[in-house]
Formats: sequence, C-alpha cells, structure tokens
Amino acid sequence: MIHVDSATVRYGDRAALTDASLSVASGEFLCLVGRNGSGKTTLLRLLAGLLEPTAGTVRIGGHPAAHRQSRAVRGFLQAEPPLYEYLTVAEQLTLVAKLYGRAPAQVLDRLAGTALADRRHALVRELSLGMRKQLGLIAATVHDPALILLDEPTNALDATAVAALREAVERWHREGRLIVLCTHDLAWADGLADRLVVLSAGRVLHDVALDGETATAALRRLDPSGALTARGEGPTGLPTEESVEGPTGLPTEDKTAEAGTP
Ligand SMILES: Nc1ncnc2c1ncn2[C@@H]1O[C@H](COP(=O)(O)OP(=O)(O)OP(=O)(O)O)[C@@H](O)[C@H]1O
Repeated sequence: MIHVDSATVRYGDRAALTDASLSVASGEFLCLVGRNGSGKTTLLRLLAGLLEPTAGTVRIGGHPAAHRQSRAVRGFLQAEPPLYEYLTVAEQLTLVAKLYGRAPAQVLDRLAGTALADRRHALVRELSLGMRKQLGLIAATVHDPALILLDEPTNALDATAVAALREAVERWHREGRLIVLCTHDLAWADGLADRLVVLSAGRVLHDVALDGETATAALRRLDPSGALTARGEGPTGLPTEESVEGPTGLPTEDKTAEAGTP
C-alpha cells in the first residue's frame, strides 16, 4: 500500500530525509523510531501528502500521496493536531464527519469514554493538550481509514487514555488496517508491531521484520548502546542529532547526511 522510492526532502541546504525507500503492505504495523531530528515526522508528512519530496516518489495505494484517492484511505494523527480553535468539540467533529460523508451523531458517539465525553460544547482552545490529542485522533479516523499514521500518539495522554488508545490500535490492527507509529515510547507497541524501521540522520538505517520479537528487544539487538534513539537519557536535555558530537555510535555517513551532503 505504501511505496516510498528514493525519497529525499531538503529544507534549504539541510537534508531532513535522504534517499529513503520503504514498501509497506496492507495490514502491517510498522514502528518508526530515531532520535530527535532524525526525520520521522518528515517521513510521516510525506506519507500524509502534506509534503512533496525534493526527489523520489511517494505513493499510497498506487496514487501520489497528495492525491485525493490517497487522502480517502489515510488518517494522520499529528503530534499537535491541527484543529479549529474557535469551534466547539461537537462542531469540529460534525464538520469533519460531513467532509467524509459520515453521520455526525455516530462520530460524536466516539467521544464516549474519553476525557471529552462531557466537553462537547467546550471550545477547542479551552482543551488541554491530552484532550486535543484525543479529539485529533477521532477526527483523523472519522472515515475508518485503511492507513493510519500516528505521530507520538501517547504524548500528553493520561494512563486511561493511553490504555484506550492501545485498545483502538489493537482493534485497527485486527481489522487489517496498516498502521505506521512514530514514537519515543516503543514499549507501548510491544506485541503489536510487526516491523521496525530505525531512522538516523534522515536515512533508513534498519528495516526489520519482527517475526514475533518485540520491537523493544529488536531495537536493543540492533542498537545495544541506545545511541540511535538516545535511550536511557532523561526527559530533559535529550540530545538531538544536530547537537550530538563525538563517539555516539552514529555512522559517519549519517553525520554527512545531516549536514546536507549527499
Ligand atoms: N519546516 C522545516 N523547516 C526547516 N527544517 C525542518 C523543518 N521541519 C523539520 N526540519 C528539520 O528536518 C530534520 C528532521 O526533522 P523531523 O521533524 O522530521 O525529525 P523527527 O525525527 O520527527 O524529530 P522529533 O523526534 O524531535 O519529533 C531536523 O533537522 C529538523 O530541524
């Protein structure tokens, strides 16, 4: 369903993604990991059709990623969901439901059990980040897409919301939807993911089928020092790929890619 062929994205003279190739079939659950700035969101934005590659191609179900038909089969939960600040929760979901030809009442039913259950009439601008994420997720999946892209979905969610999200993701996986999850919280996807892709400085460094191994175990095997994901670092002062100098285990070519050298 996903075919990324030698995709490169440049911002000015900086390469955010370099010559990335990836094919993912319907029903697969792929975890995308890498340090801050390694290109995960850039890759997701390419898959979401929000960004055109500087070189190479990105196709979803045989169509260019920005094509209408690609949009119809895809849902994208962004790290900070774009929402209309001055609409209420109910108005926001009604609008999205109508855009996708769904019955608003059925979409509003999805608020049950979330932190938004009794906040239907609150303005989006009055919601907490965790609430916005939950609203963003409902909005992104209103049309029950066959491809679901999740950028740091657990970030800012409380334990109840994380458990509910895990249940939803398990159900989507059982239903055969293709899921691409970008996360710094890999253990959360253990037992679900069947493929792991590690990005380093904009390059696909590892792309492995998990074959029953957990994503966490595979990552420890591929990257025992934790250098590729900065595992073991505290939540503050997490180094980015740009800020890292010296013997971190990053291959030399990654550093040149980060500097914008092909
Ligand atoms: N709009 C932009 N303009 C210029 N540079 C950008 C832009 N967006 C991303 N970049 C750069 O592209 C590189 C990859 O960024 P990206 O957001 O894809 O990384 P990431 O792996 O998602 O990071 P994080 O884990 O921090 O979310 C970084 O060097 C970043 O500074």
